[in-house]
Amino acid sequence: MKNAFEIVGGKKLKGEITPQGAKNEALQIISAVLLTADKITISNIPDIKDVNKLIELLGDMGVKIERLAPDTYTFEASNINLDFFQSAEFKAKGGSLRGSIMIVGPLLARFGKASIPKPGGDKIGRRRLDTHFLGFEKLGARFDYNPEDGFFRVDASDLKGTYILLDEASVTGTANIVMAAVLAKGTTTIYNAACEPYLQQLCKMLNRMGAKITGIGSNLLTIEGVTELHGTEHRMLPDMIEIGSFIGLAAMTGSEITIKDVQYKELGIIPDVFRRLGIKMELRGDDIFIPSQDHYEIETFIDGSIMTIADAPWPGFTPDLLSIVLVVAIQAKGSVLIHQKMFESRLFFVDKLLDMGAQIILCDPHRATVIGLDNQVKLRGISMTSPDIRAGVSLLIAALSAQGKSTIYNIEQIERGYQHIDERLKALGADITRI
Ligand SMILES: CC(=O)N[C@H]1[C@@H](OP(=O)(O)OP(=O)(O)OC[C@H]2O[C@@H](n3ccc(=O)[nH]c3=O)[C@H](O)[C@@H]2O)O[C@H](CO)[C@@H](O)[C@@H]1O
Ligand SMILES: C=C(OP(=O)(O)O)C(=O)O
Repeated sequence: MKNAFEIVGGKKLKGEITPQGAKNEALQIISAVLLTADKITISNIPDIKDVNKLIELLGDMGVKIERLAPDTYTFEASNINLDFFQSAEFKAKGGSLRGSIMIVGPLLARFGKASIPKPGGDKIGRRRLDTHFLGFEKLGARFDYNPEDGFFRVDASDLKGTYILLDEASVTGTANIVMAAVLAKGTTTIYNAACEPYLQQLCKMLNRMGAKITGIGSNLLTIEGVTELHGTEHRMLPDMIEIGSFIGLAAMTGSEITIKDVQYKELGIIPDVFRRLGIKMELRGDDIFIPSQDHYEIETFIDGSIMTIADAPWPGFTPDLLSIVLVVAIQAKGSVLIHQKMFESRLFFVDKLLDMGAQIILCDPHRATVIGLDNQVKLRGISMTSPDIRAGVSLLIAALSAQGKSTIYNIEQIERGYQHIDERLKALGADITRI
């Protein structure tokens, strides 16, 4: 199996690129089809490993699935095979992606029970699921974790609306609890809710299905339970993490790139963070145009001190773009402190960037200082392995900017979240081969 990219770097790229539908939204939205026996049509679904695995999992449990177009599917969860959840197949497939955790809320709400093997996902530090299960318990579910078989189980004869103060603003946790609460008796209030565009999209879709959710986009959601939901249609937003990755790619390779149809108003603080690195961009209609820039200078804070870029729950800066910001800073003028507050092991990939010639000090597992090279010295190509999805794309961007040949192994990580990335980058002029 071809599981590596060979990249000859140092070329300027040029052209237009259209972002795929949002991965993290897709994982929520596709899980939500389990809430109704009616047909749901979803479009702009990205053709990526994680999403395809979730779709396959739904098919295995009896959801009728039809692919109407490459990015459009219908789902009909009218006949779910509850025995499937006891199978060895479910244990293997259910645990292979993190997004599968979000089938628990809908299954609990509709069938009164659900189980899920400890989920997979990136090796980026501890990733607890307490928020999900504390929320289900508040709604009246019993929770059990069996370390021997590695299964989390919840069951409830009745879910009852209540006040829930989440212990942290967990993205998938909020989605899961919202999906359980829409069919609970009475009113649920979720405070300290996450409010990423993924969740806003989920709540809007649920309302179109007949749910009664208010407070969408805030950290206080009120959900009046209903007895039944019905079918609807939904279109995924463009993937904001892909958009940020392409902004970084353009800057780091000095390329002129237009990112098409970005739904700019949904990008929150993302464009501003890249602007603070000195990257120029123009909004043309709903496209982002990034001119070719050989130099970009990181701003300082108003008092002249070195800028920090840190992650935070929405509307703060998403942790999923910090690795990309870090890489782009390597060829900027100036210095920046990257502070990854949420995940403990997401910055270790800087070792590879050091091998390529970057000036970075890893201060501790959460913080790295990047001293920009201002394109005075180019990175050099090396062989490396991608540890997680975002580090993988960051290394790919570094390799495209570097002199010489790089090989990136374990590209499966990248392909969890970036659709046909080699083909799309080739269309911009990148020299990238799958080996
Ligand atoms: C499938 C999916 O949608 N995955 C995304 C989702 O993962 P996921 O929903 O799994 O991540 P969570 O939001 O639960 O938490 C992510 C990490 O941040 C920490 N945390 C979270 C909230 C908070 O207020 N303080 C805090 O420290 C958690 O302890 C955890 O270590 O959200 C993450 C945070 O945006 C993203 O990186 C993932 O890409
Ligand atoms: C960490 C990520 O994904 P997951 O939560 O699926 O591991 C990500 O999308 O950056």
